[in-house]
Amino acid sequence: MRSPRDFFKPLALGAPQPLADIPVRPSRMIHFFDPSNPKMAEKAPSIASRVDILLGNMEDAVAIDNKEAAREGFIRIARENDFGDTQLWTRINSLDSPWFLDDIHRIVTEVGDKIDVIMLPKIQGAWDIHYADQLLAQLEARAGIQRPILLHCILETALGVANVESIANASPRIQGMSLGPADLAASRRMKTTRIGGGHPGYLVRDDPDADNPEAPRTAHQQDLWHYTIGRMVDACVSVGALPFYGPFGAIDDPTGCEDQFRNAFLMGCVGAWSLHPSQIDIAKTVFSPPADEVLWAKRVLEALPDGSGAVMVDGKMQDDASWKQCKVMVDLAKLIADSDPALKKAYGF
Ligand SMILES: CC(=O)SCCNC(=O)CCNC(=O)[C@H](O)C(C)(C)COP(=O)(O)OP(=O)(O)OC[C@H]1O[C@@H](n2cnc3c(N)ncnc32)[C@H](O)[C@@H]1OP(=O)(O)O
Ligand SMILES: CC(=O)C(=O)O
Ligand SMILES: [Mg+2]
Repeated sequence: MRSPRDFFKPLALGAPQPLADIPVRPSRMIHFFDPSNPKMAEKAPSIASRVDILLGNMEDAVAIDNKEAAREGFIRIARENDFGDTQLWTRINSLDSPWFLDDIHRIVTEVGDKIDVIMLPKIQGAWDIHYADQLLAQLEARAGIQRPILLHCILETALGVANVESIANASPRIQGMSLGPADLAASRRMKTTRIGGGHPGYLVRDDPDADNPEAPRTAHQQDLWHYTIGRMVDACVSVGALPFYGPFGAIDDPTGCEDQFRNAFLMGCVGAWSLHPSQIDIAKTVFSPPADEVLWAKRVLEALPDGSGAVMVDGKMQDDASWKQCKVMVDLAKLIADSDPALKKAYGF
């Protein structure tokens, strides 16, 4: 393990100083597009104006024959556009793939100053991060980059989940993590063929009625991803990084998508992926705190001005701990209100 004294020192001469704190910016959706797809590439600027994070994807979902076109397309789009407050990310190919080295080298040295975060797929353990961390430092130094590029890991192998805490602690570059339910299901040999979401077979059924054992029994579908999201949230938050739900593949099921996103929001995730333009507004709705909850939280903060003691608000006891819960809600609302006038009004700021 590295000495704690060295943790915030650059890993290469001339590389920028690592950040002590991960920037917290609106991050309700990471919108994926394929830069090798001319229609999607053309729409990148207009989509950027609707999303918090725009991500050019090079990995899965980009056909092998299009890998180089995706890389070239992304570099061109990054070079030609200034997306303002919208973060620009890329998901590069995995460390063991034939494209990784060219992806990271070309992107960092040619448009490294335009990107905020590189998403790394199929991260298995801290050793993957140590490798990428040092390589990035060398490339940043070569390109003269002033601001460190951050890393976002996809949690999508059984080994990665087993090592989630050490991955989170591996580098000050760790910006956050996303759940990768498709690769993770395959890695674990789970018997689901869906990308994220629930499964009708994963349920708990009410006990039989003692007086009427033949009566129909209600079944309650459970969330397949609860355990992994819980581990990911704790691992991320314990190092000041941001947890995200990943993709919901059923583009034709906006209700299921909204429910899955909301479970993740309630458990502590800051955002989710949008794979199709129709999922952008779902993520925006879910990951912006509801106005009634924000107004309530503001009342609790007002009732306990210094955040201590115990009072009743509308029949409910409030104390230091519930004050902190309400502060989480109000701080998020303020962050989002800064860039959303309609929500600013609804939240009463
Ligand atoms: C498990 C994982 O790794 S998930 C992450 C990897 N997967 C991805 O990144 C998938 C990204 N999304 C896509 O590839 C596409 O949305 C698909 C394949 C799911 C659906 O694509 P289509 O069948 O073309 O969808 P649809 O016909 O509804 O598209 C409507 C319009 O939106 C555009 N569009 C679709 N998806 C996107 C997108 N992600 N970003 C920008 N524009 C998009 C289409 O180009 C089309 O434009 P047009 O009206 O000018 O023709
Ligand atoms: C998100 C992703 O890459 C997966 O589910 O496999
Ligand atoms: Mg994957």
